[in-house]
Amino acid sequence: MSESRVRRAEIAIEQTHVNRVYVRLAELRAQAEDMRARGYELGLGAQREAVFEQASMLYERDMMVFHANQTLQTLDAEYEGLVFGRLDHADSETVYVGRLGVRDAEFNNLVTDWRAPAAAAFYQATAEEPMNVVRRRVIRCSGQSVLDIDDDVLMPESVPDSMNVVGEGALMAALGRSRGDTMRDIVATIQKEQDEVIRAPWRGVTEITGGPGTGKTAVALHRAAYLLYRYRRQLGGAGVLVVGPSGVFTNYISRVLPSMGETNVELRSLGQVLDGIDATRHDPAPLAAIKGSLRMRKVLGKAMRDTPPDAPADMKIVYRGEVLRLDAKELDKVRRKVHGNGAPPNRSRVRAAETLLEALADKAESYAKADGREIDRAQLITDLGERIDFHRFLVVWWPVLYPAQVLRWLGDERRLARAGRGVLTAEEVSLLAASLRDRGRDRKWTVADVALLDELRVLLGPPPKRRRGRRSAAEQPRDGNRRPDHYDEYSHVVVDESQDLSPMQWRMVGRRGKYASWTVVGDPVQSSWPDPAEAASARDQAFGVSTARRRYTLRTNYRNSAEIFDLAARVVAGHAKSDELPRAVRTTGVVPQVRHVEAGAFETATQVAAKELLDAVEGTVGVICAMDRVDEVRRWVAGQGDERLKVVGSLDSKGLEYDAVVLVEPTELIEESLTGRRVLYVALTRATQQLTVLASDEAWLAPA
Ligand SMILES: Nc1ncnc2c1ncn2[C@@H]1O[C@H](COP(=O)(O)OP(=O)(O)OP(=O)(O)O)[C@@H](O)[C@H]1O
Repeated sequence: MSESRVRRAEIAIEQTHVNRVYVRLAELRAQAEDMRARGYELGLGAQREAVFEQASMLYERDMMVFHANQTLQTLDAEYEGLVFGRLDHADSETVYVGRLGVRDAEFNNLVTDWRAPAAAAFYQATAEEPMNVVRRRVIRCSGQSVLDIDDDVLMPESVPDSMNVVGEGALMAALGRSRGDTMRDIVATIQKEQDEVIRAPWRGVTEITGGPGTGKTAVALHRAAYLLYRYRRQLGGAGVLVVGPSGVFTNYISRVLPSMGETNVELRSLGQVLDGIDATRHDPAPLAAIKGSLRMRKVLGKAMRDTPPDAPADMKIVYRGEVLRLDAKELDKVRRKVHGNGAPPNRSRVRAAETLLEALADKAESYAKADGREIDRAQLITDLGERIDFHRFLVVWWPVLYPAQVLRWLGDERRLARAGRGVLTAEEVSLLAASLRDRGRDRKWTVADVALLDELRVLLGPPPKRRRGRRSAAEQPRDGNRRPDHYDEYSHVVVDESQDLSPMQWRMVGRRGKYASWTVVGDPVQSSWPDPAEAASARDQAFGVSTARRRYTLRTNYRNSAEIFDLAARVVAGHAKSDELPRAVRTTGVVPQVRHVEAGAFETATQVAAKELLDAVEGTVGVICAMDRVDEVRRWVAGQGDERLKVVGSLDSKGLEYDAVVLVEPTELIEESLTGRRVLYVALTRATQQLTVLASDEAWLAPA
């Protein structure tokens, strides 16, 4: 039989099995619907029962509806090819591997979930250690149709005559495929070194390092899906948090976990970690370095203890015909005394009132003593404590403080200089104050500000809760997935592009995972943070109770063609050890183009290069430029009218990938960041197939 006929025959065999799986899936769906309907009926029936039975019937109803909904959610996930693998063992047993486990009515496995131990051989078996697998088959489907198959033979001596072997290189085929707007899962082609990381024990801290394109992000997300599957009881309830560098990035990876049936994972960018804020703007590098440094803890702590800008300068209150007066100095002393106990100001409001009353009583006593009188101190404190004018003074003198308000105060250079005395230089004070000044409603917070706001949230303490208008717990709508604001009990936290987190950002993320185990992904060579030692110690603090550490390094670059990666590696040659650079496995024969462009000619050159690449590739084309240029470059290419074309600033390009990339003026990328060459390296490693660099000079190529 010819190769293509064998292939067609084998595809037909797999199609028959896939059809069986989908028929069974429809049955399971109908059963889950039925269970949910019966659960609701039970709920209605409960109304007619005595209170005691009611409670237990309602509990049963909740459990039935909950389980039915979970099953339906899993069954309804948008699986891109539910069945993707098959193992033929030497003892003739066949195991199908898929995104979901499915059994027939007799409890025989039709598909084994890829995360189950029985599926591990699909990823771990090699020719040296075949784990009893004769043939490993990757099945590529679109919806319910089998498109193609690809086999690996691991025990050639055991292949029976009846067994056909088809094709070669499922991995290479997957890597060569064009890219869309969002990342795809890699369940069908996870490699052995990656599988080891995905299945690593869940406790403690698992660090994944590796160069660009080594699958760190893909592995971390598959690990989250694996952990939720294997340890659902321990991890599922408290939840998993995934933190990525930018909103563009979280959007890019947003489909991966749902495509594996996991919807209960919270994805947040660094600008979104604090509830209620969605920051996307980046500060210029020197400013980001100040805002991210641990020194800001001291500055913020001092700033919140300073007198609020609108607080009255002195206090006068009339008691029994006598004016009691506290001047600015005396009020200041009272304020310092209240802060002296170290409690957050929003939790010290009662203490502030008490201390102020004591100061007024002291004052009254001193007047009385001068006149040779005696006063009833306890009575004075009770009387004044009930007076409306005392409370009016108190709310402006010791107001409830909000993080945004306190951070905005620091736009006042003199106030910031006070808070930063001995910590910030004069130059840093004026840079920081200018950035925080006039940060009103229209001017948005930057990504680095978010960690400062979160720090202040904790330093200030929670504002008192409003009582009016609150609904009782019973009236609250039930929403199982909604977590309370500032939730800090995630059981597992994944941090991607961790090399760029500032110490203040580590503190912010660490707060969310006080009891968590961690998966931390990063590549030191791509780091844009200027003080790695400070960040490393903040990072260790963030891990809190998690002590066990394991570290994995991925060494194969699956993204870039070898031709593209060779060019990228040249720009960090002097900055990275050779074993820190991965090995690109795919060659395309297409070398990157480096074009010389005169200063005034970038607009046309960008348009031409973008058009060429859109014609050359099927998938996405990214135009990467300096952050400051993004709006301008967007205008340049607006006329192309092709949705596959995206313009992105250098810092936002982290973690993303495109079929082809136009890189505009590399020198500008180097100049805008404190660790310039590393940012350029990130940008140069975003393309899978083609790369065009437009440059007015050649200095960027020569390592400094
Ligand atoms: N085993 C695999 N099978 C198929 N594709 C893979 C595999 N491993 C990685 N890839 C693909 O390689 C590309 C790079 O992966 P990923 O983005 O996870 O790398 P990364 O190490 O996080 O890169 P960077 O640090 O540069 O952002 C992605 O398109 C991913 O799907």
